Amino acid sequence: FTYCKTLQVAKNVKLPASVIGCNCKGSCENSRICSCAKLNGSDFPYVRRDGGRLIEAKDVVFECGPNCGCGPDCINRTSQKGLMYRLEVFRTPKKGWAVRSWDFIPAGAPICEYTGVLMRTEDVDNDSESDNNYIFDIDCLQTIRGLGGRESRPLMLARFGLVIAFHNPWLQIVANSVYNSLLDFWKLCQSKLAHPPRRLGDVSIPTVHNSDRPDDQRSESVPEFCIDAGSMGNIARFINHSCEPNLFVQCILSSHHDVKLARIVLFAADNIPPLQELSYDYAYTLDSVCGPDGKVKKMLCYCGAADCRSRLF
Ligand SMILES: C[S@@+](CC[C@H](N)C(=O)[O-])C[C@H]1O[C@@H](n2cnc3c(N)ncnc32)[C@H](O)[C@@H]1O
Repeated sequence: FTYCKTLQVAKNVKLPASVIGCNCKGSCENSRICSCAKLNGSDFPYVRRDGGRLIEAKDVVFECGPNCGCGPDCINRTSQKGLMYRLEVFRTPKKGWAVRSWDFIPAGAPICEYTGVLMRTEDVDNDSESDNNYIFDIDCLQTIRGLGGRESRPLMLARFGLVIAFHNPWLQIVANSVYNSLLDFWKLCQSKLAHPPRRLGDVSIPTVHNSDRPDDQRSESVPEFCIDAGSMGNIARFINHSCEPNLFVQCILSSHHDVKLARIVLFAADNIPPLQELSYDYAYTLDSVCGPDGKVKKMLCYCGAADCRSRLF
């Protein structure tokens, strides 16, 4: 396969035009002014700590994009900054290749985007005898259904208090910087207490047996687009499934707002010690995968988790 850092788009897929962005300069700081922050429920989804950490798993994260006034260091472009940790591909006895980090990874840190060829699901070669194990269905609508409510944001009054307290510009800068650190810390504590890092099993495609699902819901949930990392992709294609994963999938919209074509980015669900294998929940519905002969295919799971579901599909 060919390594590609960014998503490639198949010829018959047309990405929507870029949306109008925010008018912020440099880095987006004020969530009451930044139009991208407003799309995230009037707050930034990330804190600055450790180079940017997602506060909690969301339906969709709206990041700043090509038409925004801010620059590449904006906190609201955290998932666009490339690899932050030294990742290693290594061989496992039963699962083929796998990925681990040489560095400690804090919960909420972005790991990598899932790159490959963005294509129509109907164009995936299902008739081929050779399995393509590197297809990622873009199924954010399922993710959205699986997520609950949002946290409240009670700190705005405190910030206003600081803003009016200091008329001296230098004091104002110091106060804002102290405030931002405290705010970051508060947000992380808040998300940990009220919303412990959610694992993909909780936030993404809920495993619903086909027989339990009404027909309309079934047809509705067939994803239109997928990312094929079989011939082109990045390190994400080597990350294995686990029934008790330490990463989760986050749908991200930055240049356009079509959720069917959202970017797929993996984030740390926990603090991850160096050399622990990275994994996410592939969240297959059992008995949902069929071979070219129409027969249901089964794949055993070797994740080793105490609550392992025994099969990937
Ligand atoms: C996206 S690839 C992951 C990288 C793959 N291990 C490799 O060597 O290239 C997905 C494939 O890895 C294997 N795999 C991933 N997680 C597994 C698990 N928990 N148990 C068994 N096989 C797994 C399966 O063959 C699956 O189809």
